[in-house]
Amino acid sequence: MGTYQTVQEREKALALFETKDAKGRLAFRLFSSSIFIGICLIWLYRLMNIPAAEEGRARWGCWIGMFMAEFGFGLYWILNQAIRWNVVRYFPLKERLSRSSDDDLPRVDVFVCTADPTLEPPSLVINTILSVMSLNYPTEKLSIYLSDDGGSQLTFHAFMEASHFAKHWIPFCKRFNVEPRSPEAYFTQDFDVRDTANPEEWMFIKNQYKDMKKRIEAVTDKGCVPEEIKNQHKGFSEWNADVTKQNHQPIVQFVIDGRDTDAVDSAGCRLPTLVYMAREKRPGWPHHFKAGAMNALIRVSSEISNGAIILNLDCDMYANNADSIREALCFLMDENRGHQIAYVQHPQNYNNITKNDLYGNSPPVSNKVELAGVGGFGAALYCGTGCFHRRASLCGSKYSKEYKGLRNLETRKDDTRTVGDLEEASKVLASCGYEQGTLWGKEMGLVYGCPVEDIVTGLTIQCRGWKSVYYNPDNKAFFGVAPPTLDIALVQFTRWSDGMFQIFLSKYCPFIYGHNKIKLGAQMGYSVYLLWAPFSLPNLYYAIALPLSLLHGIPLFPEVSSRWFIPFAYVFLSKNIYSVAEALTCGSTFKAWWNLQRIWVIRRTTAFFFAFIDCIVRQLGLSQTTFSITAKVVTEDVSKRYQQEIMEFGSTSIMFTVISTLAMLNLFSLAGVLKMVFLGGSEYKDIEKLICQVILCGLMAMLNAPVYEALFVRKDRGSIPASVMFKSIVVASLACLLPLK
Ligand SMILES: O=c1ccn([C@@H]2O[C@H](COP(=O)(O)OP(=O)(O)O[C@H]3O[C@H](CO)[C@@H](O)[C@H](O)[C@H]3O)[C@@H](O)[C@H]2O)c(=O)[nH]1
Ligand SMILES: [Mn+2]
Repeated sequence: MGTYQTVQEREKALALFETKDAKGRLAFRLFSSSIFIGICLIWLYRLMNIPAAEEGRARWGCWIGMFMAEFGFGLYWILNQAIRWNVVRYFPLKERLSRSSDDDLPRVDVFVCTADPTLEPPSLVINTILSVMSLNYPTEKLSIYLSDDGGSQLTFHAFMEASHFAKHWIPFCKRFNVEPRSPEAYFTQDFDVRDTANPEEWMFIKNQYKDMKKRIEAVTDKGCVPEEIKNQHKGFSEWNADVTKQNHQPIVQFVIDGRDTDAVDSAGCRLPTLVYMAREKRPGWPHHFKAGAMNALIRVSSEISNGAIILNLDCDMYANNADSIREALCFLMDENRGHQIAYVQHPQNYNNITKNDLYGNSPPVSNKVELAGVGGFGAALYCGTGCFHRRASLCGSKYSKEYKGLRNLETRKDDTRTVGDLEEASKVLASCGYEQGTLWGKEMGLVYGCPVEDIVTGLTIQCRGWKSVYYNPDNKAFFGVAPPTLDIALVQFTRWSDGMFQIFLSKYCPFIYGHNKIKLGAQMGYSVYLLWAPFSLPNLYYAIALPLSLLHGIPLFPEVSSRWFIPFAYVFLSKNIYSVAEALTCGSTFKAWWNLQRIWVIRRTTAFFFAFIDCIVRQLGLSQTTFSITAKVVTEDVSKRYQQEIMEFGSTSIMFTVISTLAMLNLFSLAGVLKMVFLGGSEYKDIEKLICQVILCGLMAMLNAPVYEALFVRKDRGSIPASVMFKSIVVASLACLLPLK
């Protein structure tokens, strides 16, 4: 035991990471309990005020709706407390890791997935590749695999270009400690060349990068690779006239063989291994989208480098922090607790978030509190990108105490096979038929059949006994591209909420599949996300019932003078004040919080609701799982409005019709109230009964201000098209005419 007095002391001194509980837990728990009492009182109020039979059908309808909605809100609120109950933060101690020699470090395989050269331009993809190639990690232990589901020679061409540019970029990064490590992100930062350590070299690298980008874009624009370039790499011969995105043979090509002593950068240091893979695609063979690509990568990489750690990135997620591998290893290699950890997940951060995050793409509260709270139960969600996996757990191993210590991260000795042999052996593993009759997609690798393959895979890993870590450092490890338009953002949320509800309804439901395997808090934490879709219903009910009942003068809440008013007011105010305070302490602006409220209303009344319907339809066996890829580039015009935080509509999506119909409904009902106050002879008493609805509808109208602007004021291409406006006015007017009394 050496100089340490107790086991605990020794463990503490050798630990590679620390955990800390978030501050103010007790205060939060007390406060949250008080809101809970308020919610119970609201439920009680509803139960005590069941309308009598003679009060008419409309009253009954309203009552049932309000009761169900508030019951739903209450339940969802309870789930949300679970993820705030146990917030834990993780701190790696990377200096301690450096005490042991680099020889002890495991091999790391990086997987980058891309699927479409138009939606995901090759120049974007290679920035991700270059950023991971230049991470601070022994290059002979680093292998990078690009999976191209687009099967495109344009992407392969860019990949080859990147391998040449890397020879300059890697030494440059390491010498000057450049961050971020994506050349595009680095060179578009605004700084003065004269402030750089070596202006000449800086300019040289920048020009090299610019030239490469130009060459890549020229080829991408042209849509094919010129013959003279094709001669530079034998890999191009894979693309003949028959190769299409949906129909081609497996392609596996080494672009750099890290074992090759001649593969060195301009400073003479060895380069990491670089492999391109386009798994076989044939019509009639399901390819399971990203999950299928990842599983093929797992197999191909096991043949080639077999790194014990796998870093998984989407093609738009470049590395920002050069030490991120080492930090992740602190968790996975910790002698005492590391062997239980299957993966380390970073939050999704984006480099294109504007000041007030108009579409709520990256809410600080979600990253700093909610996800950390699920992580607090040892069940950090796997989010598909920015995640360091232990190969063993990703491949389906059950957790066992035997993994203790560092030995589990050892990998086999160098292979002596030639590149050609390795490529041939790998192609077999990347072929369509390989998975037939195997457990791939079921118990091995990523789980198939769900558009959120990441969440369900993380859950199954945890149910096999593993823990996971949610790690959110101040120096962000990765940055991706957030959806820059409302339409793209809503399509993404439709896929997510649909997929997540599908998990809840499947055998993987955390309460059933995870029973006795993960903690109750984790089951509840998962449900917060998995139940997005069905919890759209109470929101949609409120969004319709409030304005309509106001218009018809049907009170839904207790009068202000009644004692029952208190719990309603308390819950509403304290919940929202807390939410603002939480957002501000997490570094959000008030405006960003306000924007987030709007986008949540929009998501719940559109994306989640449509997902709910889609999911039910699929459960009935009427449709199949799809995956709509998120576009990462938009036109300049659109991008300018995004920068100015102006909401982008500009298409006739049915979601926009719903958004503007609900906005119109609010406007009509408020107009009705004004009429009542100024023209109608109604007494003050009538208005008093409706005051809660007036306030809520007023707030909704304020939240909808950008929608009204897009409907009536704006003339640009991002405003709401006249046809959508027309439809919404008709539908809202018809709704107002419904006889409710
Ligand atoms: O058939 C496919 C479809 C997608 N992808 C890749 O999957 C990644 C994610 O796709 P994207 O369209 O960017 O979806 P997002 O909604 O931005 O992705 C989030 O949500 C997905 C699950 O819905 C996760 O897989 C992702 O990791 C996570 O970032 C991208 O790199 C794609 O290239 C494939 O490799 N093959
Ligand atoms: Mn994405």
